[in-house]
Amino acid sequence: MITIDWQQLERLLGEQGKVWLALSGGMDSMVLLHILTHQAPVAIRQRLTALHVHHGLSQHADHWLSHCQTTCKGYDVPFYFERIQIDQTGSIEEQARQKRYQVFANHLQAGDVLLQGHHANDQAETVLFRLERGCGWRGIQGIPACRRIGDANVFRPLLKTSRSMIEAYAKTHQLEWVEDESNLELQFRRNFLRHQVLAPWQANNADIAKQVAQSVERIQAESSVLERLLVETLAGFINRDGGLRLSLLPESERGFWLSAFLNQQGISVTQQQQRSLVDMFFSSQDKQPEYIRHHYRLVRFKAAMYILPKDQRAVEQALVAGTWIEREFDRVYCDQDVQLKPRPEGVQLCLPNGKHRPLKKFLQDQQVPSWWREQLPYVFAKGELVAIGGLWQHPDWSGQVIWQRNDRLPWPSDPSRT
Ligand SMILES: Nc1ncnc2c1ncn2[C@@H]1O[C@H](COP(=O)(O)OP(=O)(O)OP(=O)(O)O)[C@@H](O)[C@H]1O
Repeated sequence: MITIDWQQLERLLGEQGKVWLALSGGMDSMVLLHILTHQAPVAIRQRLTALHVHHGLSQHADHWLSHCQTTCKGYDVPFYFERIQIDQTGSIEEQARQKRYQVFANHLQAGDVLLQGHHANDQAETVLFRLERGCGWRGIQGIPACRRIGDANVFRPLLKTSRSMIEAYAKTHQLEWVEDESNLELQFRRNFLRHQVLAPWQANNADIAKQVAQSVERIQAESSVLERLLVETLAGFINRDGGLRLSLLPESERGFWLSAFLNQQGISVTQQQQRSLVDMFFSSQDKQPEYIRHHYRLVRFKAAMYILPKDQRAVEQALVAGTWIEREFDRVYCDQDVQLKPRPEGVQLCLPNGKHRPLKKFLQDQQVPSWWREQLPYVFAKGELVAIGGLWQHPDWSGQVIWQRNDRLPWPSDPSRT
């Protein structure tokens, strides 16, 4: 007997929400279809629609589609399908997965719930698969029973049910399903783990998949508490510009907090990357560590780590100039009428092409993030704005105070040199 938490499904469903079943034609989703059509409360049954994604990868793909279509017709369940094209580049499995989720996302409306047939063995395989890749506490949380896709939810009601129970159900009810022949190919790591690791383990302990799934459920619950505590603690390490204050991090926890900080911005790093980041950003040798990957750059400025978009050199140059100016101002300009002041309001800047541009617009053109606009070095001489770090300088001031010093001292941000 397989039990489904109908109340949880009802809680996830919006008032007008639809229940979509991701129907591959395989045993798991076919069993779910049978349960939904034979056991679900009427309100859920009435909102049910099946959705099949035709990957076109197997020579049997058309047969899978027609099998899903015919079964749904027999159960009087509305049925949709969509074809996707997979090219031969990269991991075919991963591509199929991503495109499949894109199809799901395109169909889901606010308040809808998508049901998938993942079960306890999938959970155990996922955990083994991730352990093999050296995952941390987040990775070991495995497959979540519920998660959001936009304004809709994905729900996996069979996640605590073992594959053998699902198979027993399918046989008892004489269900017909299709077999994906690629599931037997052992060069796919997941298949290897399924057949060569989990199967022998299960022969020795029939409940192993369920036990792993229960353990993962416990880890997920504990992790949600830890996640909350982590957010609170991390907030104390972040300055008002959104930078991670490196000097506050306990030495033995540096890697952990760097990862947590990056993770909060949607960036995940491997353990090896985490180690190199610690080496790089805590090294006193490297005055301006920089780590570039994908679309972002990590930089250190005044003992804090910042995440910047890849193409924001100009902004950083201005910040570096700012540190230099601050230092030099204390030393050189103290008796002159040149000062650093907060950002002025309503100023028009004269650009090299002779045109004028409001300061606010200029900063937007330069892609200075709003949280850094207050931080730039606004240099005033005799009460007038004459320079903004290395981003802009007043034409009349060229070659005077600021640029004169520039010849004697390094001015890393001098735009005329880059
Ligand atoms: N072609 C498909 N069309 C519709 N639903 C599918 C399709 N393939 C898989 N699914 C859904 O996903 C569930 C899990 O399938 P499977 O284990 O093959 O995917 P996976 O790639 O391991 O999982 P995930 O999609 O989360 O990565 C199925 O029970 C079914 O609900």
